[in-house]
Amino acid sequence: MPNEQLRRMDAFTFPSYSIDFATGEVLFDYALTGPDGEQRFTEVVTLPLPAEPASDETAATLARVLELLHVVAGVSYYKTAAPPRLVLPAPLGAAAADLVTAVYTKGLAEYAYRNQLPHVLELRPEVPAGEVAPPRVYDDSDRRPLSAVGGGKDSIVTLEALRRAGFDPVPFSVNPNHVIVSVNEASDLVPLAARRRIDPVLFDLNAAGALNGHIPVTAINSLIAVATAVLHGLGPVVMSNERSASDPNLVWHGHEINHQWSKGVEAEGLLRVALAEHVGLTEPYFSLLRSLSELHIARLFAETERYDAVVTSCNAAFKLRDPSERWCRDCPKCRFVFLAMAPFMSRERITAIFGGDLLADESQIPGYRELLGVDGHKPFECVGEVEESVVALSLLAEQEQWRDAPVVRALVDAVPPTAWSTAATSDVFTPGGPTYVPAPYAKALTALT
Ligand SMILES: CC(=O)N[C@H]1[C@@H](OP(=O)(O)OP(=O)(O)OC[C@H]2O[C@@H](n3ccc(=O)[nH]c3=O)[C@H](O)[C@@H]2O)O[C@H](CO)[C@@H](O)[C@@H]1O[C@H](C)C(=O)N[C@@H](C)C(=O)N[C@@H](CCC(=O)O)C(=O)O
Ligand SMILES: Nc1ncnc2c1ncn2[C@@H]1O[C@H](COP(=O)(O)OP(=O)(O)OP(=O)(O)O)[C@@H](O)[C@H]1O
Repeated sequence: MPNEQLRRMDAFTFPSYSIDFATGEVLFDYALTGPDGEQRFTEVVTLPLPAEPASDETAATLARVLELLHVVAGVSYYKTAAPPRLVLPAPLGAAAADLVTAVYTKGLAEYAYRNQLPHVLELRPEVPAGEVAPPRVYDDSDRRPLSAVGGGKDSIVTLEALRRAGFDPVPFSVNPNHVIVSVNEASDLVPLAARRRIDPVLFDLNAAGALNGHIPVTAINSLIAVATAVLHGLGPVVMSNERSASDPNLVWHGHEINHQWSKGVEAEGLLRVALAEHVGLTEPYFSLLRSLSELHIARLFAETERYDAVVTSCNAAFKLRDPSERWCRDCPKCRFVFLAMAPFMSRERITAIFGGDLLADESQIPGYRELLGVDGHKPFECVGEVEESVVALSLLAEQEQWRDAPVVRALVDAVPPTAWSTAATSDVFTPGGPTYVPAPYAKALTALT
């Protein structure tokens, strides 16, 4: 469909979804409609099948999760045209409607900012009138947790913390690539995996110049994880989303723009109450690492060498097309994670993990100046706060092995005196802020810190 026709679309709808319990395949249908006709999409999510067929009760609970996933996963297709109307397929309770509203506004905020589409920030879904039957209450709180694994340092820290505290976690990933497969192998735990296939029509539309941009992918992965936990009779989904994920990159039209919105604590809270209201799950989902800074997590990661040969946090390794093998060593996330790990490792060890020494490479200085708040705003990437970067730099400047590295020297000269005084009184190694970690899991976190 030509781009001009896409731009005239006036509504995004959710015609149907279906599940095949013999294969675990779930089809989610979407439509953009407008004066020139309709553009349909189908996304396919394949859930791993349990050994025993699902009972009627499990199937009913799963259906409720899939109803939420159907609506949330629509963001990938909505964003090709950003029509003014978002027409939901069925009545929803207040908490579920709040989740959907936030996913399409706050979750698409970076996309709205970059494409200059302020109306997206004000989008309100049209929810059909009617009552939602109350769900069956399903107490999953004392079952084995499903621990989402993204291949990076954060989920590795969680997996090890859960294991050490005796929770027997099941690693779980959506579309595990070779990095995630290797991390799971290094853990010696038996993982579960779901597949997600984006409609290829989306890539054709992108190539033809459709609107494109960042989407709240963690909200989608999280609901796929919850669906898998329900189908397998497992307990809470445990995420590894850190404190700094809640901090916005900038403010635009009076709205916070946060690249990591669906990793933030607001999204976590909205998802939890929507799952309780719509699905009846008592303890569905939380982030174990919510009270920790990225720098603190990096320090915890450094305590074990078990994953050094496989850990990869660089997003370029997770692209659907042409992924990098491991760290690309030239993006904000590689720069930040290197800076965050370096104070807690020997130079040889971190150079082996990354396949190179970023702090010896002067071409990295402009990128590091952004991370340190010297130039521009915090990059649109999964990176920690400016304060965390300054604290990491101050630790490096004290170490014999790093003090004379060319990038460290240049950055120490570039950081303003006010930043150093903030770093000196920083609380980056003090857990803090709101969390939803349930009491029985708090000990895993305490043992960790
Ligand atoms: C790997 C990555 O960072 N991808 C972002 C990138 O996409 P790109 O075009 O370079 O490559 P692909 O990932 O292969 O995607 C191809 C197109 O497919 C569409 N798409 C992909 C996944 C999806 O779930 N929905 C989609 O619609 C999209 O049109 C792609 O162009 O740039 C895109 C545009 O800005 C981003 O949307 C891609 O981000 C992925 C969705 C992704 O998985 N990103 C995570 C690594 C990520 O950014 N995680 C955040 C968490 C953010 C959150 O709130 O959840 C983080 O770690 O901070
Ligand atoms: N493919 C995936 N399947 C399931 N969960 C995922 C996937 N990718 C990321 N996650 C989860 O989403 C959250 C955010 O991902 P993120 O990439 O920030 O974490 P990470 O890979 O654990 O660590 P790092 O920040 O070092 O990359 C984490 O809880 C992670 O486990």
